[in-house]
Amino acid sequence: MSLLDRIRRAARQEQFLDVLPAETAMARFQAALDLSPLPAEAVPLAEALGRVTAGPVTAAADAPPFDRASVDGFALRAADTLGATEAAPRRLRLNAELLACGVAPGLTVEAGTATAIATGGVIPRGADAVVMVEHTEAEEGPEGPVVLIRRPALPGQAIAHAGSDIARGETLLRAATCITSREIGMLAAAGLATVPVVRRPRIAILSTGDELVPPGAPLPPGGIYDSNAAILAAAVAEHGGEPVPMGIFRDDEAALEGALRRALDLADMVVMSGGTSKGAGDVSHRILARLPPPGVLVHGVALKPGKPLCLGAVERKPVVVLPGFPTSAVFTFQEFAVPVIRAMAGLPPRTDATTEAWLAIRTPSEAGRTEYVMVSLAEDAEGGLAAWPLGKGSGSVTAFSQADGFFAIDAAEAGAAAGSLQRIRLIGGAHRLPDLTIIGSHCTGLDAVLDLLAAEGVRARSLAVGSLGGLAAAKRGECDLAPAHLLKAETGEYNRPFLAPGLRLVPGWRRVQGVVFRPGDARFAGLSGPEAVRRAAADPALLLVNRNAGSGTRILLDGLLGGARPPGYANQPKSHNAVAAAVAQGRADWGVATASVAAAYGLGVAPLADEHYDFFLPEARAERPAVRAFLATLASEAARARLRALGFTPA
Ligand SMILES: Nc1nc2c(c(=O)[nH]1)N[C@H]1C(S)=C(S)[C@@H](COP(=O)(O)OP(=O)(O)OC[C@H]3O[C@@H](n4cnc5c(N)ncnc54)[C@H](O)[C@@H]3O)O[C@H]1N2
Ligand code: MOO
Repeated sequence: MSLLDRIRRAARQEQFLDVLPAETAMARFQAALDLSPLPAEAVPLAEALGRVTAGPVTAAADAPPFDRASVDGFALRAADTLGATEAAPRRLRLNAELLACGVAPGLTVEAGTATAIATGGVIPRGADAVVMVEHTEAEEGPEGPVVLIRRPALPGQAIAHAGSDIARGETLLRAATCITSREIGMLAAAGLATVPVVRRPRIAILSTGDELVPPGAPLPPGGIYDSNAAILAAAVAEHGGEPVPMGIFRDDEAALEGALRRALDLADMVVMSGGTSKGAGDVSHRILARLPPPGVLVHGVALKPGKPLCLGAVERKPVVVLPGFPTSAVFTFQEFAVPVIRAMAGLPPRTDATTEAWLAIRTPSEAGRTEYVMVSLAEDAEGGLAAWPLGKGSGSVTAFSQADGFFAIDAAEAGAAAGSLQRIRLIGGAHRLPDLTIIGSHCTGLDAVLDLLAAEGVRARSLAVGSLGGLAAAKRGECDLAPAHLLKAETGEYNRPFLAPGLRLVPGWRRVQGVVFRPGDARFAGLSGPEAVRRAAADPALLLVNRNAGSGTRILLDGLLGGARPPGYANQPKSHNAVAAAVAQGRADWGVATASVAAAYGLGVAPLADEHYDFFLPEARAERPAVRAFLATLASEAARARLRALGFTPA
């Protein structure tokens, strides 16, 4: 096959059946399925945790099973104690038995008598109350052992009657209840050894892609760890299903068909991810067409993330082909597959809480698709909430995991304005704002300080939006701290020239920034940082990896380049790590990064600057307990030692 043929075959084509609105896609999919709960099975209590009751569960026994003493004391007839006082106690003859727990009473409590009883003992025939031992005194009388009662008792006093907690025949659990430890205790008390639950839907999970490698194996060049299978398996379990991991499959039609047939035999539903928008999309399509109908029901949904989603069924068994991109995969799984899994598992539809928040920055969107934007929430100056888009895109593995929630931008719009009020659907359980919100430039040194702070119970959230973005947020009072390394090129001074009214500058640490290059690259041998920049910029064979506009590193490099635009200048990733990876892997020959990151990638460094990484602190937030705790931790010897160990110089 010629190179061009291979390119044409590998190229993605718009081959979706018909890109449907999400609601239409969902309706068409669900109409083809049986959404009733799977049949019931009985499981022992020890295995019942997290299962869903298949029907109402009724108590087989009373609890307590008999009338029971709830104090240590004497079982007696309340009428015999009428008018008893300290001065004029009632005198009752003691029956010749002691009712410890588990002892069946043999003697009746006749009028004028009492029987000693322990907490939990069976109330004997004739008795209708129990008096605590503290209100009595036993002694040897002429008629034998007697007990003096110093307080009158009411009928029923200190007795827990049979069935007062659980009555035999009572409904203990209603159908569709998710069983927790609390329910399990109740079932045991009611004498049930097993409980009827809905059979867990078995969900087969397949990953497709030539590049995929299971976590733990070494990553070859171009390899990607299969994260979808892991997150999908856990999400299946979270929603009452039983994951059936099938593994990774190459983009090979015969192998995939075999795997899909096996998966359909084993499972109640099949979830695949990857290859929905290129050749393999066709593959799943062709395979599904050879299996019993209805086959592909939906291929292409007008939403982002998730356009290439493919929904189908073999007879009544759902088959879902998720896009490969992790955020797209997990988002469409949550929206389209989770409702089906929950229905089969007998669980009620999931309910997500929502909240309102202001959008912190203008957010563009793709017209024609409803776009879901993952956001982190931070408290604004007035105690409201600001929503910060994570800005990581469909390919990110972390966006869905780290977001507090998401909001939708309508398909008819091309974006959402900064300051617009958005309804945020919260994800990942109960939403709790962090104690400390940090917005700005990221540094591994900051992680070290925040780890120490976490050990003191202060939860911090750090949003990496760059130095300038953080400074803007600090000026608006939307964060507690804005870490920055902003250089004023004319004076060589860091950060202080950027202070604004209402902000304070907290010194952080210094970090060496330098030209990074592959060790052994003779073109950089023995050069100082500024020399390295001059030489590299003048050598057309050397390819630069630059940094994004607004980053402190970019300002530093632009200052040194003095208007020069060496090859590679337009390649502008957003982090020190991306620069180091590009140089280490040979996609570029030089760039500027911190010495600590360069060391992590095994690169050489020609030092350029001793950069200051400091914190802008809005005065209005300075007295918050979490801010004070941060400042104390930052100044602590433990933090300074950790920073030094990482190659930073604390201020
Ligand atoms: N020219 C076009 N390109 C793309 C289009 C398009 O319409 N025209 N659609 C884009 C959209 S939207 C999405 S979403 C992605 C989805 O593509 P596929 O479903 O075909 O997925 P792959 O190409 O197989 O993989 C995409 C990406 O995700 C990584 N991946 C795949 N599986 C896994 C896994 N199990 N764990 C972790 N990561 C995984 C894979 O390595 C790729 O990097 O296509 C756009 N492109
Ligand atoms: O729709 Mo894709 O899922 O942009 O990310």
